[in-house]
Amino acid sequence: MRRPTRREPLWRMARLPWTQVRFLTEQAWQQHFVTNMFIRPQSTKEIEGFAPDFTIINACRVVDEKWKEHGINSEVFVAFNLEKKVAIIGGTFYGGEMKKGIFSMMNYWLPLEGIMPMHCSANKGKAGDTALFFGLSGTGKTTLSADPGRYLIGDDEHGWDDHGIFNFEGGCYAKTINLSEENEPDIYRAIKRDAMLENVYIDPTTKVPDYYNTSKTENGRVSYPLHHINNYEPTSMGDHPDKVIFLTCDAFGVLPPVAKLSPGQAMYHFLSGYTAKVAGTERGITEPQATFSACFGAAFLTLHPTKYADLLQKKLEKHGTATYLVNTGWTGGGYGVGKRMSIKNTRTCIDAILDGSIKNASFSTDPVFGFSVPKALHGVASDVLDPRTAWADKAAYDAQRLKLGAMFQKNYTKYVTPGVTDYSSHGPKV
Ligand SMILES: Nc1ncnc2c1ncn2[C@@H]1O[C@H](COP(=O)(O)OP(=O)(O)O)[C@@H](O)[C@H]1O
Ligand SMILES: C=C(OP(=O)(O)O)C(=O)O
Repeated sequence: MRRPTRREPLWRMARLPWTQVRFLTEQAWQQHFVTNMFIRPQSTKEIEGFAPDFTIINACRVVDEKWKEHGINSEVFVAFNLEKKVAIIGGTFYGGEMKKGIFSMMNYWLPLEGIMPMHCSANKGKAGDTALFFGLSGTGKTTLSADPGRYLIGDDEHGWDDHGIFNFEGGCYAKTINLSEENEPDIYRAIKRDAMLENVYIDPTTKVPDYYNTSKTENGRVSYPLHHINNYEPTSMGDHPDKVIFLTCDAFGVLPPVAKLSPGQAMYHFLSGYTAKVAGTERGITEPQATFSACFGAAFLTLHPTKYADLLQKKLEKHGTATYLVNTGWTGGGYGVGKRMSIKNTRTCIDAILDGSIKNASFSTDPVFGFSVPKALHGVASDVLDPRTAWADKAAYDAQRLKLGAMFQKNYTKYVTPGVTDYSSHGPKV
């Protein structure tokens, strides 16, 4: 994951004033991406006698013309060999393949040492309290962990060992769709020299990026080193987390913006990984589509989900970590009827978790899901906190809630097998 040298094109780029948007060759582009995203050597001493742990050969222009014969889904190929520690990527320029490929490798290696690898972001309060935000792509890990009141540890990939948590990346990879300084100030301001825009429309005359123009793709991105966030945590480490938040983007608009989970419910939801794939996260997805992605990152798991659940369960129990479910998806109805939860409302719910004030709320128990929903939270309207109130048609809400509950149950049957802790009694009752 460490690179030995900075090569020429990077130096030239680093000396350019930011205002001058520079289009890179594909080699320089891939190289700058990994320089931003992977952990950079701190001194030349560190790279003396350097031997890579893993080699990625990025052949972005090479396509597999015989992809049908080879039984793959498209001309794009991403092949990782765990034994040879070599990967070959072809047919795609998407930088995410390199970082998520190495994440998949970490998902194999870390558990062998009893370390929990996690698809989550992390930040730290002024008092040193650490919080994790698990979530599939597009649920808000990057957006919500960049918090002016807290130190950012990382936005996507972390490990949890006996000393606490640590980021195993050196940068962030934020979505740029509809990015505005008002809604996401930290990310917006992180776009300065050395940050690299990917698939973002640049006005050909003014050379100014237009984050609202999605003619290239909805998955416009920017990668930047962690230190571009003003209040980043320079050690990239944090204490054992006292709060874990599962982010779900519920396209049915059924789940509340925030719910407290019991330890059994936490494991049930971690294994279920319910969310929606949103436009721009996968090829062919143009509108939200419900999915169950185990551990909130099934695509990157190299071991069975229950292996990760066992590791997480032990750590949560040992450290007395509280767990919450936060819906960053729809409210007032499903996709097409309701609207996406505002970032402001989500942040207010998360602030209440992080500053502990949520503990003073009184809670009601959801009759289907069984988790605890706060009845009132300062700064969040009651018709947002209670999703049933948010729906104009209550009968339609009740029916949709039961339908979603049944989807959870059906999905969970695969985890009810001999020798595996059964959390199904902590799931919805329909
Ligand atoms: N309530 C919300 N909470 C978080 N993100 C939201 C919300 N509503 C809309 N969004 C948008 O959804 C996207 C979340 O993406 P991101 O934070 O990159 O997710 P992840 O890091 O989990 O892939 C951003 O484009 C953000 O502006
Ligand atoms: C890089 C990716 O993940 P995330 O959206 O979680 O950053 C991706 O899914 O392509």
